[in-house]
Amino acid sequence: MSRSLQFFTPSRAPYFTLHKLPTTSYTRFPVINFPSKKHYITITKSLSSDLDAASSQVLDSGNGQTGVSGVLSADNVVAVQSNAQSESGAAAGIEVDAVTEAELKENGFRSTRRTKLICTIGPATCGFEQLEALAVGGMNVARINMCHGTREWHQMVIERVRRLNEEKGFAVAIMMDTEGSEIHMGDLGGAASVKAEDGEIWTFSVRAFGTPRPERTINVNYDGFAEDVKVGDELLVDGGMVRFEVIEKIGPDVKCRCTDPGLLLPRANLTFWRDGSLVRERNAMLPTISSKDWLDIDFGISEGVDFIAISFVKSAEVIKHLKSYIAARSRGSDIAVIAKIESIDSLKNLEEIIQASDGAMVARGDLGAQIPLEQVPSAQQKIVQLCRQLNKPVIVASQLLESMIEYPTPTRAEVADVSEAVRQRADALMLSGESAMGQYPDKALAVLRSVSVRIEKWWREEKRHEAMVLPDVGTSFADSISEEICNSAAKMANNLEVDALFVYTKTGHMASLLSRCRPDCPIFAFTTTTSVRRRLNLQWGLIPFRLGFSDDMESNLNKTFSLLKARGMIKSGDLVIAVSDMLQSIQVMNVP
Ligand SMILES: Nc1ncnc2c1ncn2[C@@H]1O[C@H](COP(=O)(O)OP(=O)(O)O)[C@@H](O)[C@H]1O
Ligand SMILES: C=C(OP(=O)(O)O)C(=O)O
Ligand SMILES: [K+]
Ligand SMILES: [Mg+2]
Repeated sequence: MSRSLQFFTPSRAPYFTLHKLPTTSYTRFPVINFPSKKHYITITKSLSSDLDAASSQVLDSGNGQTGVSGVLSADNVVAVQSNAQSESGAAAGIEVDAVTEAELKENGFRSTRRTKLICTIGPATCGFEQLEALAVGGMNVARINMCHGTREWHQMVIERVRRLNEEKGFAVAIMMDTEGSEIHMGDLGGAASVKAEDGEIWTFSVRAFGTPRPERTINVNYDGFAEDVKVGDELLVDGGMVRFEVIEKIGPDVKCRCTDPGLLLPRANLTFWRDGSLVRERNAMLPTISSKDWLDIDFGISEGVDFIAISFVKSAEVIKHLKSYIAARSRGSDIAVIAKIESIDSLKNLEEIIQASDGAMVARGDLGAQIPLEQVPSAQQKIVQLCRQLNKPVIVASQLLESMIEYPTPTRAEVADVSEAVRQRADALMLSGESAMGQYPDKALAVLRSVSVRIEKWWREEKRHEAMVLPDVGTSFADSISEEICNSAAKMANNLEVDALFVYTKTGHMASLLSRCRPDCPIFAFTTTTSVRRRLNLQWGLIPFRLGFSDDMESNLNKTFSLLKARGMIKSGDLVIAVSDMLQSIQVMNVP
């Protein structure tokens, strides 16, 4: 029998720790001659029996210290890291991906990235290797946009991300983003784009055109379009990337003259403006969730996606309705609902929408088409702050690195924009076209990563011990206790300069309360299910691990210490503060 086990050798640490049980001593063996970080090695039959002996020894120890396996060959030392994907110890060990592990080992706790990264998956990134490259590059959440692609295509992407998680130990979550029923153009009969030139006359119509599409015609998805617009209105494509002026209405056809030339992209969003403000006629009555969206939502539920982002949310009611629909349809699994703030109505009803949701997205693309561009930055700041106050994760999205769709380096202005979102301490940043169809998806992700780490560090130094003025969010006495514990633990962690906060949480709630405090040290969040682990991957500062644990905190801590020590992720003497939602206490201790 031969088996392949993936293992990882820390490039700076010359040793791999083999945890020898039942004694509590640790033996360090040198790791020899591995040219690169990542290897697959085949365990031969004789080695394999050694492995079995080593791992069964660990598994049988009975004191919860499980999941580490090592192999000693006759003349050399071969170290094998046991993790989610190895056969031995998977059930009883601890699950974390190799990238997080490497970051912790190589850079230490303090310099791990706290801001989470979301990549929209599209033609440029849907291959398995491309998805893996994004995961290795730090993608925490993969977003699929139901505006584009077929259901089969989305299913394929979901299946690949799942496989990546299973085979490589990642916890990449999946976010499905609905199309929504705002006004948009048709799909241009298969063309990737068409150019509209200055002064050209184009026809926008609710008529469906056959193929080939007649020149300079655009199908519009909204039946009331021709009735709602007036001659003299300004028609904006994608919030102003191309502009037209309405010059004539003939039945279902609206003739427009191009005033700002540019590229029309398939299914681009359309808004019309009169006297400097957005026109909201009957289109304001369009349902937030269209009949196609409901089918997509059913698809998302059956696929077990982790997040559903709802486009063009207008009120809290639609979120409540969707949440009860999901609760009824997906027994047990809970899919988090993210409200996209991208319309005037969503700004008006902001607080109640965020309160009803499990998180929010500052969807600056469409938001910038509905309010004047210069109002977007202050709206962003307000949404980010409100989300943190209400303890909801918040995503800053769209055009963060737009120029990187075509160029390998971002503009200075883009870097400043990313920095500002990080400085505002948003939970997550999102790539759209940069990762979906751009030429440099990995480079764009690398820019988000390096800017995040740099600005986080700078901000920690600048704003040490920032006053935490967070309003109470608990609705029950038990919740209030959890909240006080987390606030105090985070404050203690800053004052005592601890290395890490540990939180043992079944639902993830305690972890989110700690994340909300934005402490200086990283938060190791231990949770029992892979779905909660994936969901926590959206939240600021959380390093989610899957770990089986009990109500006995003493044994949980011992188990965690030995597992993490064995993998070189913590060491004796590290200072840790631990909280849990089973035991309402704060423990401060040095790793034994
Ligand atoms: N599933 C997909 N299939 C094809 N193209 C896609 C897909 N997802 C995204 N794209 C491309 O990436 C661009 C940026 O993605 P995104 O910002 O999510 O959409 P939109 O531009 O419609 O708001 C889209 O305009 C589209 O060209
Ligand atoms: C994220 C956004 O939504 P979408 O890409 O679906 O238009 C946006 O409008 O900024
Ligand atoms: K969408
Ligand atoms: Mg949008």
